[in-house]
Amino acid sequence: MVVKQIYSIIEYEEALQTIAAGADHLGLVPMQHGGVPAHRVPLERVDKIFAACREHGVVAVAIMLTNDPDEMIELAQRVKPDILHIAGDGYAADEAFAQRLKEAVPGIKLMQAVLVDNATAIDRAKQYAQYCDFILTDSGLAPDTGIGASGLTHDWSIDAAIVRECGKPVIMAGGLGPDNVADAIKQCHPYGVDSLTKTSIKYEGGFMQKDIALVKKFCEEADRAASQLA
Ligand SMILES: O=C(O)c1ccccc1NCC(=O)[C@H](O)[C@H](O)COP(=O)(O)O
Repeated sequence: MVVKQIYSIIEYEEALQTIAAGADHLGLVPMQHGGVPAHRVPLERVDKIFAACREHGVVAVAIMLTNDPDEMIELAQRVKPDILHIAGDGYAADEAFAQRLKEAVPGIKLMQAVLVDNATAIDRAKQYAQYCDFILTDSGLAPDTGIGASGLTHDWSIDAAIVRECGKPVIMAGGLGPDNVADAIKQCHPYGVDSLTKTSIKYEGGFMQKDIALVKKFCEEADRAASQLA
């Protein structure tokens, strides 16, 4: 079994279709100071999408692209995701933040993005794994928009080492799509795989929507690879 995490959900109908296509985790950007403006979701719509996740047994993930920990805690209290994903360009979770978050929102899990730029990512992942529940390995770091959403792959031998050594569930991201997700799973044995760019249709101005046929293919390819491993 491998978890399929799909970003970046913007519309309610799109959320329902992505769930029906096989996603296990739905990720979105709640309205905040950070991230691609066109991807930010108004909080009332986040409530509706997360309620649909709960109804269908899908894990609701909220990404934090702000660099302000107070704003992250406030947003977590407001939208109550199952997982808070931190990926800003200037702030990473530390032990004190993890403790504060869990006191503020009991039961919430914390996921820290690790920029896989070179082998030092392994030590960073091991450090975060001491107090985070999930590690997300990703590519691309942009000012203001944070780690990820680049559509680029990176050196998967580093992800494989992180999976082996960090001791926490690892979700692989960065340029994954129906064409390469099976290879990623076979090479790295992650807990989960994530896709944004290669399962979306992108429009001018940063707008995008999920390509549901590609989401379905991504989930099928991931499941097939995981069942072959099992
Ligand atoms: O979801 C977003 O809009 C977003 C914006 C900026 C940085 C990260 C973002 N999402 C986080 C994710 O986990 C992506 O799914 C992940 O980076 C994979 O992206 P891609 O390489 O485009 O598949």
